[in-house]
Amino acid sequence: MLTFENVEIVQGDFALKAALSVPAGAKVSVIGPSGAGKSTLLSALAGFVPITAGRILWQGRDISNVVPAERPLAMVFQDSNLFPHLTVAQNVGLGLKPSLKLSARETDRVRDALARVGLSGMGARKPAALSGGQQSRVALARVLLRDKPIMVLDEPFAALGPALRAEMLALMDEIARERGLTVLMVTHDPKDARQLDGSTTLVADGIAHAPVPTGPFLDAPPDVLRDYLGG
Ligand SMILES: Nc1ncnc2c1ncn2[C@@H]1O[C@H](COP(=O)(O)OP(=O)(O)OP(=O)(O)O)[C@@H](O)[C@H]1O
Repeated sequence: MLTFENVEIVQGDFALKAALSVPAGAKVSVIGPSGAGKSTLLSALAGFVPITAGRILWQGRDISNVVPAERPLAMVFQDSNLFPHLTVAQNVGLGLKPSLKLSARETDRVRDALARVGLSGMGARKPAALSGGQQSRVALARVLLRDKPIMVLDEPFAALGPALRAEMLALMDEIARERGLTVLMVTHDPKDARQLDGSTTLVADGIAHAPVPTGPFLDAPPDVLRDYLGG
């Protein structure tokens, strides 16, 4: 269980409260109007933004003061965050060791992770020699290698067209299910949330609400989401 226990986050004039729990293995879409604090919530979980009150717990352990690298989560960013001067295998290997001095066993793990995301034989390429969809696959391979129980995605695969994005979400979902990962995904697109088919946390008016089942929530969305959902 991931718990935000009476958490408050303050950034300048902006304040967000979160009192909610996410069961281990759950898939949660995070939606809300622009500027409502979706990224702020996930940044606090990741340890990039301090919390000013409350505690964040994972499986009963207080992780509020744990340094980001040691928190139980791996992040997928909007633009895949690949280093252009490194090969695909090196970009993935960074998830294991920042020094990139990998043992034979670690090199095998990189190869296996690339195979799992459909990139066998592409380890020696530079990111520029991959399509957008393939670059997203590299980002997923990196998450696989970090071997953390929570996967956090902030508008993932945003640069991809709808069909490719749906394909990447399906791959992400498959991997999450195989590993029993807990998923938190910020999205602007209700289709993404419906595809993830779990629960949804509404972030609006300074509050991150407890997750509720996504289908019924999107069938009758609150007024605050009308513009955001486009109608
Ligand atoms: N470093 C900062 N200092 C002060 N205020 C900040 C900082 N970063 C973000 N904010 C403010 O915090 C609020 C929430 O921002 P956040 O990026 O979390 O929103 P969001 O819901 O993810 O928005 P979007 O959907 O547009 O990405 C905004 O009002 C923003 O202006």
